[in-house]
Amino acid sequence: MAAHILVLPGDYIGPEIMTEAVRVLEVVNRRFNLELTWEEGLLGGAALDVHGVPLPTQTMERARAADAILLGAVGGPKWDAVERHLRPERGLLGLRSELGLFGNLRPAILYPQLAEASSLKPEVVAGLDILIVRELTGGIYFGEPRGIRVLENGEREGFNTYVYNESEIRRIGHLAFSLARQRDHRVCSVDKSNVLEVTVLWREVMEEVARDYPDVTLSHMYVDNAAMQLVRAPKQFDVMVTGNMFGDILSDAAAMLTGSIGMLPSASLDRNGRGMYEPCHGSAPDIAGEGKANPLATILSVAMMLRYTLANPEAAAAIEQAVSTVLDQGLRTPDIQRAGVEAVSTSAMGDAVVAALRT
Ligand SMILES: NC(=O)c1ccc[n+]([C@@H]2O[C@H](COP(=O)([O-])OP(=O)(O)OC[C@H]3O[C@@H](n4cnc5c(N)ncnc54)[C@H](O)[C@@H]3O)[C@@H](O)[C@H]2O)c1
Ligand SMILES: CC(C)[C@H](C(=O)O)[C@@H](O)C(=O)O
Ligand SMILES: [Mg+2]
Repeated sequence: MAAHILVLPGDYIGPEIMTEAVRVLEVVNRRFNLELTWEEGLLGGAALDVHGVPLPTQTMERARAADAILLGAVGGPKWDAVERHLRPERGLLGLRSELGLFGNLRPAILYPQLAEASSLKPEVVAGLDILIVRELTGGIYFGEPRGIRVLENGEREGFNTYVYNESEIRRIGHLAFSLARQRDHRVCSVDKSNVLEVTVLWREVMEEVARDYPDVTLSHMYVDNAAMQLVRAPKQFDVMVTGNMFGDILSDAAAMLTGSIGMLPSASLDRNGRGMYEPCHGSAPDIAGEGKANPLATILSVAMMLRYTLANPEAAAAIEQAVSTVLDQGLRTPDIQRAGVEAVSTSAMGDAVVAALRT
């Protein structure tokens, strides 16, 4: 299927990891005759520097016209002092919201070769395969009112609103349950319904949705316990479904189970399966420009794009297999480095994945 992709490298390590992901895209495009085309655009700090806004109109228009979007990462200290509404992260949030990308899939899969790189004991994580389904366009990230106001006594007060309506909960619930059907048929809904009304409703609606999926088992867990269980016995989970902020936090925790946040890809889908694909990690300013960034999360995001939006599971599997091959070969960027073995650079890792795809 011919398709057009908007590539948004973003900031700091964003362009470094995206260079490798695009090389992988070039190879699969040829090998599988995919007829994919792509163009680059500006988002985040990179856009702010050129256009004065983190999400320029041109980027938004191209994003709407594209079949899929591939994103690196945005933000970093260079723009820490800019006004809140101009922060690079606002560009990313605007894109997710404007495109209705409510369904964020964050699969935490342990490649067996990386069992030693995980911060948990190998036996705790061996065979790990969790899918975190995070609601991405609602909750406390987008709730109104929000801001920082000055009280009568002159003290400042910051406030956000944690709000979900039934239809928002229902649509993320249906996505999670339908994905569970393709896996182990288990959904764990994560909330804080012992304290927050919004998640009392969340739990009720999840129960309603569950009635449409009698073959899928629903359980509930409070978010504090879920964070603990993720590092105690993560293999108990199949699909975890949760709201925007809890999902943000839990997915970074889950990332470390897989060896490194540099391994975790993501898909952000709208109701028609169109999507944006990006690593779960950020722009890693602390290692930018040093060739230390792990490009595999972004490369695996290309695989997710091929599977979920471009309907080419064969090409997706080829990329995942190539990643497995390079790990078998012992290649490791510094974040997943093994004691006594020299780490490889971002581009050397990209080279190896490209070579594995060609054979
Ligand atoms: N989707 C996104 O664009 C996104 C996601 C998260 C954070 N951010 C932004 O990124 C900036 C930095 O945030 P942060 O430092 O809290 O989180 P981060 O994910 O950028 O970095 C956290 C730690 O993980 C390491 N790391 C991240 N990605 C890596 C990779 N591919 N390979 C090796 N190591 C990697 C970093 O070096 C750092 O030590 C902030 O501006 C933040 O808002 C953007
Ligand atoms: C950069 C930020 C807005 C973003 C989020 O909080 O969603 C990031 O942390 C992520 O996980 O994609
Ligand atoms: Mg995050």
